[in-house]
Amino acid sequence: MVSLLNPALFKDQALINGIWCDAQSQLRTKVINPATLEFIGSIPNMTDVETKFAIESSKNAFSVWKKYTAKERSTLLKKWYDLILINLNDLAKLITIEQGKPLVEARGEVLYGASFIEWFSEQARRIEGETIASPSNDRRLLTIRQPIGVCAAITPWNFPAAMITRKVAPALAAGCTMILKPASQTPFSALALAELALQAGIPPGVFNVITGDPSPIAHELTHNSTVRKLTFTGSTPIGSLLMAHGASHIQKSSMELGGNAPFIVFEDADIDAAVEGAIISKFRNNGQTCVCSNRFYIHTLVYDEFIQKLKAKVEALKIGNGLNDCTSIGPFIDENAFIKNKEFITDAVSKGAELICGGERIYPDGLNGFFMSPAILINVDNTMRVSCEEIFGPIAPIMQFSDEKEVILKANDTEFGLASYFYTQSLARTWRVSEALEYGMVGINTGLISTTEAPFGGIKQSGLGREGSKHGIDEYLEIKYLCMGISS
Ligand SMILES: NC(=O)c1ccc[n+]([C@@H]2O[C@H](COP(=O)([O-])OP(=O)(O)OC[C@H]3O[C@@H](n4cnc5c(N)ncnc54)[C@H](O)[C@@H]3O)[C@@H](O)[C@H]2O)c1
Ligand SMILES: O=C[C@H](O)CS(=O)(=O)O
Repeated sequence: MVSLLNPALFKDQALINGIWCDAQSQLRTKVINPATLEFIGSIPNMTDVETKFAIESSKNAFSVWKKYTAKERSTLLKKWYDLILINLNDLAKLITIEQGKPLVEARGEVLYGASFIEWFSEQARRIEGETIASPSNDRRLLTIRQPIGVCAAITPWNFPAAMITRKVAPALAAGCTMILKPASQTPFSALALAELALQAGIPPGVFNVITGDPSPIAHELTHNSTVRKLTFTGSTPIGSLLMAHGASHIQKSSMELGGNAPFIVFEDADIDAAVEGAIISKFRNNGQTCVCSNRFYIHTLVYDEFIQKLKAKVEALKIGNGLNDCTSIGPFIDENAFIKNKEFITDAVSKGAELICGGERIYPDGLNGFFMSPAILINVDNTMRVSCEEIFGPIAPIMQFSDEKEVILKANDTEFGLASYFYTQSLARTWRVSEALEYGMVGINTGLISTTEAPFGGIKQSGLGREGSKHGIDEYLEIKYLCMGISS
């Protein structure tokens, strides 16, 4: 049990049709605090059996929810948003306890997640069709936009709240219903959000949350033709698997997948700004975000200054329990993530890279979680795993370059295409490089790009579709063409 100001927010059951329930098997899955490895609580270990009930509930709820007016849906989403802000501290504490990120980042995530609900409460009232100039006098053409129907969401552990609201808010705003399967490592944030949705007056069955074994749950969600849309955020291999399953009945999907972001510092960059941007884009959430910088390309003329300033900032980062106010870096989500990052370092050094700081397991305040001192690798090349795999940890691999065309070729040499970053003070270069980078998102002189107003998403194997912005609601709408014969 977690001590909260509002104890009603700690839910350890799934939510189906407005009823908090256990798995039929009564089996449960334990959830641990990644900083302390202590037991937090447990959740029902559901399978396809309960998933079928959740789908039926969502289908029935859809027939009601789609008849709510846009204003009615907007008002309920706004109430949900207001309740989240009222419970900000509890929701942030839940994120830190189950995921490990520092409280300051957890509070930021709650506000970021809530901003999607606020944004789409407004977008709900701006779903518009169009009239089309008819080619003949005997007909009139127009379109309307309608909700897709029952949707499913499967979300990752690294943003236990924001990855949920970034999907549920536009779906509900569009008039769809949503069945969510959160990551088993971080279920309590999702369950607390669902409790607040109920308190806001969102009808039972509109937002269901099922917990448990991902494979059988996802198999039902992707093969059941009642589920017309799957939205997934997670690793590329799992996203590919889910798309393949849904293809059996042409299930629509949106995919927010893996990344391998380049961070390029040109010779004319503001180096202090570039170092600040490198710290935030690399070490936010202990490097466990899909848009974290994964490869650093530093122009030879500014290389020594950049490395010296970056190393000083990295060594000043405070690693520890996220509940401590002074903490800036928390633990890995689990031992496997730590081991993978150690393997990245071992591989790079064995191939000629040099580890100039960090990379060791540490035990801040005697905590047993898996903490690594943030690491910088220099003399990295593209034969090393760190330059071609998603690191998802606090390792900054550094490479040098001297030519713009050369660095763009290297930056684009990946199957991923999510986020990218570069620093320059040349307007002409800003346009050349922005247009040449093969990514869905480009940060120019900044290392923090995510905001609800802008379309978030990637190309190539980083995903399909966009979340947030005026585009995000389109993922949950169908365009219907009406052709009206008016011959007298
Ligand atoms: N593009 C984005 O917006 C974004 C955001 C966050 C994370 N990610 C990506 O997610 C990955 C890290 O998150 P993760 O470790 O939770 O990813 P993951 O793919 O392992 O898990 C994501 C979700 O899929 C479920 N899942 C796992 N195996 C499954 C299976 N066989 N069938 C059905 N569902 C399954 C998990 O339970 C979880 O809910 C990284 O690659 C990161 O880049 C992308
Ligand atoms: O890692 C997943 C998130 O999408 C990162 S962000 O908080 O949206 O930048």
